[in-house]
Amino acid sequence: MAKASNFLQSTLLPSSSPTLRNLRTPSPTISFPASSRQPRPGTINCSVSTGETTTKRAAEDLPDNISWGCEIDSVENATSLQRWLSDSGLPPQKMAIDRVDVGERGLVASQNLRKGEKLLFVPPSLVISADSVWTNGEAGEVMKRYDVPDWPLLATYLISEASLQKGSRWFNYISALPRQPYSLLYWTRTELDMYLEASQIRERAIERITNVVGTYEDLRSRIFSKHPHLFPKEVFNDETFKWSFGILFSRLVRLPSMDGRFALVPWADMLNHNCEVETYLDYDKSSKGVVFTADRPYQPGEQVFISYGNKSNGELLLSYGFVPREGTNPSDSVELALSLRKNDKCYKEKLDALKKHGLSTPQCFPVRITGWPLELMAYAYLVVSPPDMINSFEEMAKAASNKSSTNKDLKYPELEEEALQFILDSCETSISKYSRFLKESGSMDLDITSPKQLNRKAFLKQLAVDLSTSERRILYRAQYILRRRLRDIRSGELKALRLFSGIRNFFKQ
Ligand SMILES: C[S@@+](CC[C@H](N)C(=O)[O-])C[C@H]1O[C@@H](n2cnc3c(N)ncnc32)[C@H](O)[C@@H]1O
Repeated sequence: MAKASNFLQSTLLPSSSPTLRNLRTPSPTISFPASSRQPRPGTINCSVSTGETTTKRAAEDLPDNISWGCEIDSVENATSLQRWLSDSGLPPQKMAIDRVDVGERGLVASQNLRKGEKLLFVPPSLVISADSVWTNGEAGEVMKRYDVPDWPLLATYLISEASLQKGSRWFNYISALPRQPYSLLYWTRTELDMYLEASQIRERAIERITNVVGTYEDLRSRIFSKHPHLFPKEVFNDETFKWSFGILFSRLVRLPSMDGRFALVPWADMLNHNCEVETYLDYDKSSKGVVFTADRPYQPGEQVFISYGNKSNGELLLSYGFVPREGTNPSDSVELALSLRKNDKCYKEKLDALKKHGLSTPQCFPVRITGWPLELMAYAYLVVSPPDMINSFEEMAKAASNKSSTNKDLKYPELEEEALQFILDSCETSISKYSRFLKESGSMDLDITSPKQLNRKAFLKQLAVDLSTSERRILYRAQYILRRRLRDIRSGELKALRLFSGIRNFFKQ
């Protein structure tokens, strides 16, 4: 979607709500299929549940006739959406919704599209934002009174409108949304532990699930429980919030030209992502609509793509539930965890310095195929620095936190070899975890371009294998660079040593 990487950077609720404050987007540096027409394993039709433990409850709680979207590849609902949108003011389009090879449903050129051509022109009246009018006006008033920030407000709005079915003006839109978005929010804890054991994305997914649950709990205790007639538990519960947050994570866009406002943009949100494309959704003031500019020509029948932002494969899996093909994502990165050594004589002093600058142990840093950030090097200097450098701990921790303007000058030649060796060791520990997982997962040859043919387990496993392979590939590259650098340092030292003994021998003669 638009450069939406900073989705949750804004505070979600007033500071009295710590869980909501924590609900944030992945750091900026860096669902699964059902068999055709069958509910997915662990899911129920017409509900949003998939959690193993909650399936039964959600099935009992939700009225059978609630429409919470459709099967993820339903073109029928998407076609009704298209019709409704054109009746509601969407100008004639040069693209149509169709079943596609990448992303199941997508927008396909219906005529020649020129490079540089503006497309879509979705008017603001068809965009859902925090300012949208609530069909249930009383519920909207209550939410506004509590000053609920955009994300939880939009999540609640979506559930409220979905529950009203045909009574909501968004009925056609909501009917075309996936009943169960592809998102790590729908992975159970067991699945996360089993499949994402090697990747730091596991932690991020657990944190995100916890925050979504926390956000719901916070809204429930502060607002819903006080107005049960407006927010009944059968409709506003943790399962429906998982659904609405899954929709927001995978479809909400940030529109830079609308003061960075977050919005759901029906029609535009049928566009799939391509890592090689560099065009984003934005509001166009001159045409007064949401547009994007084609960054290459398309022929009729070709799927048209946008960019969801410069995201790593892990971030794409976390929010959108897919992993791009290996080596195709120039923004790919892997989080490498570095830790202080437990037996360090200055463990406490170093930890204090880290904490002072908002860091911890372990601390993750993004590694890319092109290298790693200076912050990672600064952290490694801190880890390996001896007690007599205690006065430099503060400077190192500050540089590791990205708050230092002097980062570029942070050089400790006497520590460089040890720091690089420490990063190499951390890298190799991480590589061995990926290798163990990949070995255990066995060699699989599953075609996830048609995930409906696979059962849930095989599909999740394949996503995890793809993610692990791409993350390990980056670490292999880092390992190669580190080894080479260490070899150079060591051979340079050896040369200097030889030169020194040569000179000494010379003077002895
Ligand atoms: C904004 S929606 C795009 C429309 C979506 N395909 C649909 O049918 O509703 C984002 C979702 O599309 C799918 N998607 C987008 N780009 C993809 C890609 N390159 N590969 C696989 N799935 C993709 C993912 O399921 C993602 O969660």
